[in-house]
Amino acid sequence: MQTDLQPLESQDVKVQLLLVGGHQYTLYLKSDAPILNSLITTIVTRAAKQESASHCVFQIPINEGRSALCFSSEQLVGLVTEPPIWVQQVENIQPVATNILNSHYIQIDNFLSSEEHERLIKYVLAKESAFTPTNTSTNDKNYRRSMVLYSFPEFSELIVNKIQKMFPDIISKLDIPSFNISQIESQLTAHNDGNFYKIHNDNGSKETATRELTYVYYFYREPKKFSGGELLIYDSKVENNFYVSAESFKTVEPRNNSIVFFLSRYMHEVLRVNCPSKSFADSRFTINGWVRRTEV
Ligand SMILES: O=C(O)CCC(=O)C(=O)O
Ligand SMILES: [Fe+2]
Repeated sequence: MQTDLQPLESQDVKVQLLLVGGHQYTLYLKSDAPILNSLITTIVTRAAKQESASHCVFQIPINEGRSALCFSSEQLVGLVTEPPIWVQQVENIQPVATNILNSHYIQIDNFLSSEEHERLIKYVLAKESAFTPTNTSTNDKNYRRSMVLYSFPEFSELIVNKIQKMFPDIISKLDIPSFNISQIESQLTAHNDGNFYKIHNDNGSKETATRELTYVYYFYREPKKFSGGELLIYDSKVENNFYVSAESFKTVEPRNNSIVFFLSRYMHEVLRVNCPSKSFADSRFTINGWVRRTEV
């Protein structure tokens, strides 16, 4: 038996969980949230005596992620949904776990004024000799190739102030809970011919764990003298109750004078850049960094 949910516009659904022992819990979920689909699938597959196909531990973030509600699928007795969600039951088809979590990003064009953009290009070209090759924590040369400049106070301040001002708008566009900012980091990178950054996330270590948002501001000299260098942002899926990268991704074109924001926990990569001239001035440049939350 397959759970075939009627396609719904994404909307808030009040969900009352009925658990063994008469326990109840009320949640508010989006109608297209994978977790809601899994809850309903649990009930439906049990009705079809296919429980083994859907045994799992639910771990549902509540209170804007400050707590988690955790219970085993066997404890779930029923669901009360408001508005009602009707499930069509199709006989003799194996249940399919649709647990892909779509990644979201925003891209804002014309981030700097043309005067600031022009000044930034001139600044970067004059600083070529201060750039150093990038490293990763594992020192693996086949993981990341690019050049980086860590100190550029004239422009880091400009970018960081702009991001701070836009923060409420970014949070609302990404549709994520707000958080208290502790710091906004920034670095300036140059990707030239053959450069890339393989799949990674930006908050996977103890030192980087408070990074919530990644931003990437793209800029280059016109006419554009490189191709490639797209940013791929991978969707996630839940496997053995851990978030892992799905095969699907969104492709972000590194448009001149645009800035991109996404969650630092998303897996992402920079595809290889082709820059036939190999001239530093023709590189794919970024000012990128991370918005950190305060420790809780
Ligand atoms: O250059 C980009 O598009 C992304 C860079 C990136 O992922 C990083 O520096 O962590
Ligand atoms: Fe990254």
